[in-house]
Amino acid sequence: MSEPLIELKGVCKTFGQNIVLDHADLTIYRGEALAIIGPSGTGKSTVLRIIAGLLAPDAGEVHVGGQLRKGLIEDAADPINISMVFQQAALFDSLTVEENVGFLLYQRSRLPRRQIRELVAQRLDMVGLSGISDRYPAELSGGMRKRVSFARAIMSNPHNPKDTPDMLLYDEPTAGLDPIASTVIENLVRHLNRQGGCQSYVMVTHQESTIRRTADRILFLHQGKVQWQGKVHELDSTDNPLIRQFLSGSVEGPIQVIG
Ligand SMILES: Nc1ncnc2c1ncn2[C@@H]1O[C@H](COP(=O)(O)OP(=O)(O)OP(=O)(O)O)[C@@H](O)[C@H]1O
Repeated sequence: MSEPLIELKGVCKTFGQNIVLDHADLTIYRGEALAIIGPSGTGKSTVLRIIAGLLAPDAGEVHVGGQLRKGLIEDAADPINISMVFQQAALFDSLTVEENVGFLLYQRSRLPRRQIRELVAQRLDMVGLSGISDRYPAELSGGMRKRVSFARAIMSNPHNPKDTPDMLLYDEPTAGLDPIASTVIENLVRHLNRQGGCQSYVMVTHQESTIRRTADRILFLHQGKVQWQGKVHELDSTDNPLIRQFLSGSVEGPIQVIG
């Protein structure tokens, strides 16, 4: 295995009475395509937010690029660049699609508007949404908004390689998309992983197609800890009862149905 990019050691997180992470340990290696799966409410998004430095654990250590992180991302920059694709599209309603996707380049780069427009058009093309640059988020479907937010997450300044994230965190990027739009995103995730750009990523998803198409390795999170890990093909051969129940969707088994 290559070097660890992210290590969580003994991480705990509680919201009120709700113990979400209970001394959780996990390691993500450079170049790896990892999926974190598990029942709803098990803490997958919480893990992503902790990795991104948006949320601090109550206890335990987070090592990023070999360094112990102190505080949040706003307190000190990490040695590696981590970018997150949120579950909610989180677009600015008053800005056009082009202004949303090119937002950081407009804010931080000195690239001419024409070049930013071209870069935005390329990214929109990659997510299968050509020709919508001048629309506003309210004029798009939920799935289209999600793909626009994806295009924004993969936008980088070609003159500044440091802009390219070392790790992308995907929080359910295909939830609510039709099967074809899901495949577009799944292929794109793989393409970005293989063709340079961002080679390491963590995918949180419930969609089986997305698990199987985008991940090499899987972590199964349940009751505050990683309960199972293995290669994607081992999902079908393991007799771990959590994995068997999760994939079959059975209400009988060790995973309690909530609600
Ligand atoms: N800011 C918060 N305040 C209070 N509770 C929270 C907060 N964030 C998350 N939680 C709770 O923590 C638990 C884990 O949430 P999280 O979103 O990480 O789960 P998840 O595994 O990603 O769920 P899903 O698969 O349904 O998206 C849930 O019970 C949720 O209600």
